Amino acid sequence: MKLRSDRVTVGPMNTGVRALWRATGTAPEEFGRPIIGIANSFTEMVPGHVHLQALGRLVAKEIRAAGGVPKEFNTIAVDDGIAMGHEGMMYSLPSREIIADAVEYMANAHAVDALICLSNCDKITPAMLMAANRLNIPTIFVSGGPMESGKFDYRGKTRRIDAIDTIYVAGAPDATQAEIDAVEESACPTCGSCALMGTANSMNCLTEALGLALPGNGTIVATHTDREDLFRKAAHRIVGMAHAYYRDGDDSVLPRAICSREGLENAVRMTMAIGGSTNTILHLLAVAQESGVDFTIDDFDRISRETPCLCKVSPSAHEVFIEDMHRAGGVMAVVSELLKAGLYNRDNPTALGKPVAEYAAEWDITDPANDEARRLFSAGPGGIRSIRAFSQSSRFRELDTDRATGVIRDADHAFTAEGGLAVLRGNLAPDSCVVKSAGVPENLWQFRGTAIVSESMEEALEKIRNGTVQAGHVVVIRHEGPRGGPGMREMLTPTGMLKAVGLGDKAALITDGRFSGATSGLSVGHVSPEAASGGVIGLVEDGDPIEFDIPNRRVHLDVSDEELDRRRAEMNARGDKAWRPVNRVRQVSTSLRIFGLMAASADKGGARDTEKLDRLERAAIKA
Ligand SMILES: CC(C)(O)[C@@H](O)C(=O)O
Ligand SMILES: [Mg+2]
Repeated sequence: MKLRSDRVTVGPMNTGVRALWRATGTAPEEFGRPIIGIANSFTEMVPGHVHLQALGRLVAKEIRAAGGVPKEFNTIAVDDGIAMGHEGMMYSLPSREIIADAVEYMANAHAVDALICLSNCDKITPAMLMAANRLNIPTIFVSGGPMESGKFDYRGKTRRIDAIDTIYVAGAPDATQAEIDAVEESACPTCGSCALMGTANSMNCLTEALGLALPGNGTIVATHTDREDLFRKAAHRIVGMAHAYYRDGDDSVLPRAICSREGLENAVRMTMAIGGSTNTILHLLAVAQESGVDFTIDDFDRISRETPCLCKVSPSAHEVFIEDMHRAGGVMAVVSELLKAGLYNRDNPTALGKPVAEYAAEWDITDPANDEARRLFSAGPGGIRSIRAFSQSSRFRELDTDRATGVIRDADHAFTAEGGLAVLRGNLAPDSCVVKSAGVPENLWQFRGTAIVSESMEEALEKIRNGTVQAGHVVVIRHEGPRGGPGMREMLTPTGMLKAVGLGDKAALITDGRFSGATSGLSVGHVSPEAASGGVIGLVEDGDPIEFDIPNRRVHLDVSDEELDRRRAEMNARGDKAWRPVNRVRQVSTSLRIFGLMAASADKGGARDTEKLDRLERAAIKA
């Protein structure tokens, strides 16, 4: 099959185009070789990306050595942690669409043949996964890698911490300035994506589980020299994938073959098994939309009920971080345990050219014969402050192969028989809402509380701060959905503040917004339909009883249908003020308004509502 790039390199009509390529450094003899786009998300604004600038050059050199023609371009990258807690967070989810478009635009405008995606943080990996499936050209991922955990002395104990601990330490009512300074200094010691099972590490683990990244991609810390091999191998592999597809006609290397229904099921099993971020639900639904797979929120619920939680990392476990999951064998170890339990699609193709079941066994550290695996998973943190990639080569003295009480369990010793994420439904969320059950204290798995309603995150924060919210309350935050925010902000700040004021296991929070992967407690998000789309959450009033029942996957607003009908009629009577926040003044840019207008609901991944787009196009024709 011809290379895609033939259209911009071959024939007399492309004389000028070849001249332009040559002015980018392409040598004449390189024409006819596969052009590999390097989607680099380097930025100095995000610790997970600050070290990527040079890695684009490293990958380019290896691609050239492997017989490809590297062409690097950049995308943006938003740091959710820096955007958190203010209106900047409105840009986080929309940036996923912007990044996916940027990759599409660069890859299609220049007709590249294949892609290597250098991603890392929350929205960048899912965005590039969306783009890869949208483009459906050979693609491989290699992420910047997780940050090392921090360490500091706190009230007489040495604590291992991550970025999120700053909220609890600094937010404690009796925090001292010395403690605040110490946790600031210690919480983020290196480059990389925050050391917990936040959205970034969840998505990088899922990309490895999908087989779109090499073994170790999700868990080798960013600072370790072993990670450099991942970049080199991925660079060589993508050239091989381009040849496999264009020269040998092997379409099993294409993203849509890998992100098939079976592949996506494997990714969902992984997120359930590791207690991944609730955002993985949003992102995998958006990836499924791009991959053309009929995959719905009900698939998540089905898989959640039958997949055990085999690995708990912060925030679902105390002082356990990604580096500890690595020492226990990382994603490959979880894949091996799921395969042994018959809970993994064995034959799904991967970027490695063989099904994950074939190579997971080679990377299983519990097999003493697997020397390479045992070496790879011995890569540990250096414990030295650094924002440079591959700056240390520390190794754990021993691996964690204890599948009964270790960080990664076998199915017989699972943390919970069901997955770490649960999909709930009820009159308050007829189209679903989600909760990270792995992070909910047992005493809150069934909970009845009374609503304290806020129409913005800021309003809720004030009510938590000034004591309006008490034990037994359900903080309801609405008009923060994909459309209503717009942008579906993460509500880490209010969930963190509930913990900081001692209500983490005494109160609940439900929202049409979403949560950070760092959120724990009875925090229920993605309520669909959202308030801005006429959802019942838009009708809740202070004092209304709300019931949560995680084992039975149920959320219920204990208000009669008659009363809800009355409230709905009253709301609709507001005319163009209906289903809008009552007293909220918020500056929303044109770009964000366009996102809100086109965003599907959370139960569809908050991606572009293409059915609405079709309707708008038809209406435009008539106008
Ligand atoms: C700040 C975090 C930890 O990245 C959060 O935004 C997440 O989604 O996990
Ligand atoms: Mg996030």
